[in-house]
Amino acid sequence: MIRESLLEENIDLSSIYLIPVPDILMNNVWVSHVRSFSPNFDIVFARNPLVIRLFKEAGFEILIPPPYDREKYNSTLIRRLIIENSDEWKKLVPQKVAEYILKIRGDERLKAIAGIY
Ligand SMILES: Nc1ncnc2c1ncn2[C@@H]1O[C@H](COP(=O)(O)OP(=O)(O)OP(=O)(O)O)[C@@H](O)[C@H]1O
Ligand SMILES: NC(=O)c1ccc[n+]([C@@H]2O[C@H](COP(=O)(O)O)[C@@H](O)[C@H]2O)c1
Repeated sequence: MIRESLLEENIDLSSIYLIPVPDILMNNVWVSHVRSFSPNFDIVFARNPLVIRLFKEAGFEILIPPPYDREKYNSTLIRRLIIENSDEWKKLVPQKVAEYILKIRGDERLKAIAGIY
C-alpha cells in the first residue's frame, strides 16, 4: 500500500526500495542490523529520538522531517477510529491505503483483535 500511495502521487519508484526491518530488542546493534538489510546510505531521515541518537553516534547525517499535524495523523488515532466504526479514518490516510485496508478486511481484523466481534 505504500508503493500504491507513492504511485498515486506520481513518485518514480525506480530508485526507491521499501524494506521491512524486523525489530530486535538490542539498541547497540540496531544500526548494523538496519544496514544489513539495506543498500548503502549516507543520510538518515528520522524523528524517533532513539533512532536519531543511535545513527548520529554511528556517524550518519540525520535529517528530521517536520511533524505534520501529529495530533491527527498518527496510527493510534487512526486504529481507534477504525475500531469505533468511524469513517473519519479514511480521510487521514492516502486513498490507496484506505482501499487496501478495506480490501484485506483490515478493519474487521482490527476490531476482532480489539475484541469488538
Ligand atoms: N504526522 C506525522 N508527521 C511527521 N512524522 C510522522 C507523523 N506520524 C508519524 N511520523 C513519523 O513516522 C515514523 C513512524 O512513527 P510511528 O510508528 O510512531 O507512527 P505513529 O503513527 O505515531 O504510530 P503509533 O500511533 O502506532 O505509535 C516516526 O519517525 C514518526 O516520527
Ligand atoms: N533495538 C531495537 O530493536 C530498536 C532500536 C531503535 C528503533 N527500533 C525500531 O525502529 C522503529 C523506529 O522507526 P521510526 O524511526 O520510523 O520511528 C520502531 O519500530 C522501533 O521499534 C528498534
